[in-house]
Amino acid sequence: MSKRDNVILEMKDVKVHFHLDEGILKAVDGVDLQIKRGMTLGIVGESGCGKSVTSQALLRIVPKPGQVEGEIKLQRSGAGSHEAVDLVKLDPRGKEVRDIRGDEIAMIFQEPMKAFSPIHTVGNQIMEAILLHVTQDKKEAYRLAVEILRKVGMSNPEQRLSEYPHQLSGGMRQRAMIAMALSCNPSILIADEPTTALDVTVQAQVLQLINDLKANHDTSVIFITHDLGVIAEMSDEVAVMYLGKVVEYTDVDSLFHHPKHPYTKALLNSIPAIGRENKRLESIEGTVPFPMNLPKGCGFYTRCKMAIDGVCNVADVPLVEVRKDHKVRCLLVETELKEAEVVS
Ligand SMILES: Nc1ncnc2c1ncn2[C@@H]1O[C@H](COP(=O)(O)OP(=O)(O)OP(=O)(O)O)[C@@H](O)[C@H]1O
Repeated sequence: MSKRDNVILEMKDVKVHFHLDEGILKAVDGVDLQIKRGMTLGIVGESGCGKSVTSQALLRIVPKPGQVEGEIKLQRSGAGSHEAVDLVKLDPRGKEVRDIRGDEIAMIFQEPMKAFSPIHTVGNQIMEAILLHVTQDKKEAYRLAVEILRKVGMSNPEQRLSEYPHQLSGGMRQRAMIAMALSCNPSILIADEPTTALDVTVQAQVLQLINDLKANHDTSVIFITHDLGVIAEMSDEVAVMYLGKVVEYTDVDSLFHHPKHPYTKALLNSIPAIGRENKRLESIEGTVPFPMNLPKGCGFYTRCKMAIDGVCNVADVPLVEVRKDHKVRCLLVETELKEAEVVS
């Protein structure tokens, strides 16, 4: 793993396949991604592209009958160790994975009730995480829990700790979940559509909170969303996913100013730009195909306006670096750029 770029997690050819009676559902199909320290990687794509299953693979929480293959190398931060551990090789129920899940990688979900048990107080649950990963001293755990709630902007934290999750408002529950995820100072925070269910003001506060944490603690963030506006605001680098594959991967400025893949361009055309809210947006025709028994060729072939029969539907398309740090999975873009180079 490259120390130069401070890569702390690297996925190589990661596949998550569900072996079902009807066939093999390829939810994630050969993903290569890098997470750098203190940076946010945004993962964007329509529903069903494999964003959530990718994050489940990182935490080794893919439900049965899903199988994870490939390599997920994590640079462990603790205990003076500098070795990388391959998460794919670990037993998903074993102690090492459980340690990594709190200590190194934490996750916040769209729906906080997924993270909290309804029958225990918020305080008990946050303290349990702290007692498991940080300290065994109960008084210290309580002090840390109060501190972390204060950090995520909860008023009256002592009172909140004694409440049950359902007693908190949606925004407060989201903050409490972020507090629980952060209570063990993870080096990587995965946020899977963390603000979709919140109103705009609370959404902005939660996004700000995640950005503050990144700036103050050098936390790396994997931000998963279908909302390109949020991607623009949050990300340093962006991976656009389609049908279980990364189709474009670059820094946030290049993605928004020089998008290359027809799917990225179509996504960008479907978001409202400032000042043209009332204009009709172009939506992408059709839906993401079901990832089972797929034909050969580019996954976007059936919906792509540029697609060429006999070119795009013949063989699987590789992800190619078309410019420095800009990778695209499209034969037409590759050819177009090569031709442009010959002319100039
Ligand atoms: N437990 C499962 N068993 C079988 N198939 C699954 C399972 N979880 C997800 N899938 C399938 O894997 C594919 C990718 O799903 P995933 O949830 O990762 O997409 P997504 O991009 O996160 O979409 P969304 O934004 O709706 O969450 C979909 O076709 C989905 O139906």
